[in-house]
Amino acid sequence: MSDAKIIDGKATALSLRARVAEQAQAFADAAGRLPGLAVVLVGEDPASAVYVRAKERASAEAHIGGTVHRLPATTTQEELLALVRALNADTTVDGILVQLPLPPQIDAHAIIAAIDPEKDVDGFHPINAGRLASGLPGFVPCTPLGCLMLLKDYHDHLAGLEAVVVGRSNIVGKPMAQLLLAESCTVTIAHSRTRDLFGAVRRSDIVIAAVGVPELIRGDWIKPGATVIDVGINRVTLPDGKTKLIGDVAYDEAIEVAGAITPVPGGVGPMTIAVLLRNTLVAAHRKTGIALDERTL
Ligand SMILES: Nc1nc2c(c(=O)[nH]1)N[C@@H](CN(C=O)c1ccc(C(=O)N[C@@H](CCC(=O)O)C(=O)O)cc1)CN2
Repeated sequence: MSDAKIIDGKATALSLRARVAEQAQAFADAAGRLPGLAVVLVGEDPASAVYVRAKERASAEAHIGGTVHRLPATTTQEELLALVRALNADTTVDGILVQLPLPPQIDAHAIIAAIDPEKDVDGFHPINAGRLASGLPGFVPCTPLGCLMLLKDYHDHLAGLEAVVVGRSNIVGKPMAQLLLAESCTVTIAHSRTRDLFGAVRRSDIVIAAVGVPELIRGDWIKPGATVIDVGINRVTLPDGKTKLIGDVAYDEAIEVAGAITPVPGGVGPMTIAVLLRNTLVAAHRKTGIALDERTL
C-alpha cells in the first residue's frame, strides 16, 4: 500500500479557472469588453481538435471572449502569416495561440516569431523565451507553468532541491528547467542522448517527465519520497483493441516509491488550459494598463 500523495491537477486547474473567471468579469466591468483570445487550428489532427474544443469551452466558462480560426490542412505559410498579422493588429485580441503541431508545409518557428510577443500567451516567442531565461517578466509556456504551480502546492520550498527534467523541447523541457532554476533548484536536463538517465533520475527530489516515451521511467528509478510530475500523454492500444492514455512514468510502480505523483490523465494536462486562460487575462491587463495582482492567480 503506497503513501504517495496523488497530485490532483484537475482540482488545481478548476480552482485556477474559477479565479480567472472572477478576475475576467472584473476586467470586463472596467474595460467594457471581455479579455480576447484568438486560437488558430490548422488541419484535422484529431488530438489538436479535441484540445482546441476544450480551450473554447474553458474560455467561455471563464469569461474569456474570442474566436477559433479553423483553417484547412492545405493552408500555406503565407496565408497563416497573414492571419497572425491581422490578429496582431486587432485591438480586441489580447492573446494569440496557434495550436501545434502544424502541417509539414508550415515552419512553426516562423509562425511563432510572427506573433506579437505581448500577445504570445503560449510563451513560445523567442523574446518570451529570452525573458524567462533572463528573469524578466513575459509570458511563460502554459504546461511548465502549470507543473510549477502543482509543485508549489506540494512544496513550501523548492530551493536547493535536485530536479531532473527529462526532455528538452521548447514547449516543456527547456522552459521547465528555467523555471526550476529560477526557484534555485539544482537542475539536470536529460534527453535521449543522456548516458546515465537512471542515475540522473535516481538522485533527484523532483522528476519532470516530458519525453513522450510511454512508461520510460520505471518505479525503481525514483528516489524514495521524490515528487514526480508526468507531462507525457501517450495514447496506447491495449491487447483488446481499446486505447488508453499513459504517461512517461510507470505510474503503478512509481506510486509505491514517490512522495507525490501526478496521474495521467488528470494531472498536468488540465493545468495547460487553465494557465492559458490565466495568461490571456494577464495579457489583457498588461495591454490596457488595468491593474491586476498577478500573484493572486
Ligand atoms: N499552441 C500549443 N500547442 C500545444 C500545446 C500548447 O500548450 N500550446 N500543448 C499540447 C496540447 N495541449 C494544449 O494545447 C493539451 C494537452 C493535453 C491536455 C489535457 O487536458 N489532457 C488530459 C487528457 C485529455 C485526453 O483525454 O486526451 C489530461 O492529461 O488529463 C490539454 C491541453 C500540444 N500542443
